[in-house]
Amino acid sequence: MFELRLLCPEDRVETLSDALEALDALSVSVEDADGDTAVEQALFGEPGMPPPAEGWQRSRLVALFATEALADEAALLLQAQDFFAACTLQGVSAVPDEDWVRLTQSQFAPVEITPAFWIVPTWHEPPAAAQHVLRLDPGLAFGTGTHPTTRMCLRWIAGRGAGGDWGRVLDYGCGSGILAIAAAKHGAAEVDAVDIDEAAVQATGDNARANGVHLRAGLPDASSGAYQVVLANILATPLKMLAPLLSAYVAPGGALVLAGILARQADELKAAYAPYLSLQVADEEDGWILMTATRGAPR
Ligand SMILES: C[S@@+](CC[C@H](N)C(=O)[O-])C[C@H]1O[C@@H](n2cnc3c(N)ncnc32)[C@H](O)[C@@H]1O
Repeated sequence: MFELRLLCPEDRVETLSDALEALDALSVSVEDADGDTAVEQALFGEPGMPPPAEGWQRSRLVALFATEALADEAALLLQAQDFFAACTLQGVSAVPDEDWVRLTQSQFAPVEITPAFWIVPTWHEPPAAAQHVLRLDPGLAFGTGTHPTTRMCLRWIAGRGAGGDWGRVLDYGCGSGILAIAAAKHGAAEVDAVDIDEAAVQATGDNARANGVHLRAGLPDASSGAYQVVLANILATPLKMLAPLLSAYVAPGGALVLAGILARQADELKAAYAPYLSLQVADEEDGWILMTATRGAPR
C-alpha cells in the first residue's frame, strides 16, 4: 500500500476527498494538521445535526492507494487542478506491512474505572487487584470504556457498588451493553438494555453472555414500567427529546443518570428535564459531564 499526504484548508476538504476517491483511493482520512499542538481545534458534532465543519482550518488528508503508480498519478492530477491552489502535497510513501491484528489489539489496553473495577479485552490478563472485571473487545457498537462519557457512567455504577439497592435497571442506548453488564456485575439482578441499533442489541446480548451475566436486550419498545436506575449515555439533543420518556421510567426513589453531554450544555438539559426531575452535574471529564437526578420517594 502507498499513502498520499496533502495539506489543505477546511473549504477544500470535501472537494479533495471526492477527487481522491474518484482517483481510486482505497480510503481517505482527514485529521487536524495541528493535532496534539497548542492550536489543535476540537470539533464536536451530533448525529442528525449538520456537521460543525467539513474539516479543520488546516486539515491533513491521507489517501491510501493499492500501488505507487496510482498514488503518483493522483498527486500529479490533483496538482494540476484550480481547486488545489491553496493546498500542499506532502508526499507519497510506502506503508510498511504490519501485523494489523496485533497493532489494533495493542491499542486497547485494560481500562481502570476504579482500582477494583476494570474493563479488560479478552487478549489481556485482568490485573490482580481487580474485583470486578468486565471482558469486552472493541466491536461495531459504541462502548469500550475508553470514552469519558462511558467512564463517568461506570464510575457512578461502581460508586453505587455491589451492596447498592439496584432494583430494576434500564440502560437506554446500550451500545456494546457495557453499562448494563457493569450494573449486573455490581449486583443488579434485573437489567433491561435497549438501543435503536439492531447491531448494538446483538452486541449487548453477545457481550452479556461472554461475561456470564443475564439481561434482556432489545429495541427501545422492550423497556417498560418503572426502574430504580435509568442510565442513558446518548447525546444532548436526543436526551432532551427523550426527557418525558426517560423521566417517566424512573421509579419513586430511583435515579436517572445521563451522559453524552458537554459542559456548556448543562443548562439546556436542566431546562428540558425541569418539568419532571431536577438534574445536577455529578461528574466531569475532558469537557463532558455526567448529570443525575433522583425522584423523591413517596411519603
Ligand atoms: C454513545 S453510545 C453509548 C453506548 C454505551 N451505553 C456507553 O455508555 O458506552 C449511544 C448509543 O445510543 C444509541 N441511541 C441513539 N439514539 C437513541 C435513541 N433515541 N433511543 C435509543 N438508543 C439510541 C446509539 O445507537 C448508541 O448505541
